[in-house]
Amino acid sequence: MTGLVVAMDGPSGSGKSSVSRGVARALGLRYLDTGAMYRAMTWWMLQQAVDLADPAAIAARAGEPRIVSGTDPDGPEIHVDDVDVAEPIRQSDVTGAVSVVAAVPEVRARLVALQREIAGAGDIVVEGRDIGTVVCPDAAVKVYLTASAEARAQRRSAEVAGSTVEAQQAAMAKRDILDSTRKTDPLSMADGAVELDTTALNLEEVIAAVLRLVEARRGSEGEHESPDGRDRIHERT
Ligand SMILES: Nc1ncnc2c1ncn2[C@@H]1O[C@H](COP(=O)(O)OP(=O)(O)O)[C@@H](O)[C@H]1O
Ligand SMILES: Nc1ccn([C@H]2C[C@H](O)[C@@H](COP(=O)(O)OP(=O)(O)O)O2)c(=O)n1
Repeated sequence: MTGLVVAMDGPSGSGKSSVSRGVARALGLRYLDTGAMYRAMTWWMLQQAVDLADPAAIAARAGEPRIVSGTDPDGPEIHVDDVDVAEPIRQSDVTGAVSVVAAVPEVRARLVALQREIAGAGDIVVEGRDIGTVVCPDAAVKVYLTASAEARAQRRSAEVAGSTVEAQQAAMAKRDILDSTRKTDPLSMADGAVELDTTALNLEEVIAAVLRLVEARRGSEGEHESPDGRDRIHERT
């Protein structure tokens, strides 16, 4: 399947980044982290002391930063105006502000255009919140990862030194609401997406399930009729 696009959506801590990178590695595909692009835009807005309480102020500056994303699943890179921001975009100031910046239509229009440019050639796993619905609606494989709020908070708190599961769960719940209720491109499941609940699965099991889904899709494009991805993925997990 040349030009394969795998769209991976879901809320924070559902496993999008780890699963997407694993799938891209296994299949020799590129990888794009669109959340990192929204974080990079937010980092730049904070650096420029843009008033984030004013959507018009954010919109007015959204065209300025030059955001360049790498697509290597083994070492995803992200630069803003030639500054490597891979680390600072994960800091709590950016995490706390990113949903507000990502809700501004001018920000989304700019970043979606960039994402489509990168994904255009295909052979890529693209992860985010609106990939199957907006960025790559024609993706051959669309996955919507979920996990219980507790599991997601536990995974995140294991990553962040000194954080408690309760604090993570509260912060994630706040971000989930902002990401799901924004007017433009809210977090929602795309038509044709396969929902995969990862609460009780480990990373390897989730990656294997997505690889089976790709396989099923390839099979259904061949000579013989085969069941759709949803049936096959549930059969075997
Ligand atoms: N199925 C899983 N089981 C256990 N831990 C997982 C699973 N999927 C992801 N993780 C871990 O949870 C954390 C968050 O995963 P990540 O891929 O960053 O999620 P997202 O991109 O959806 O926010 C990472 O430390 C990752 O290793
Ligand atoms: N395609 C996307 C990707 C991310 N976002 C927003 C929503 C998220 O709160 C932030 C950060 O995304 P990221 O995937 O890095 O978030 P996590 O920390 O993995 O939850 O960006 C978006 O609006 N659209």
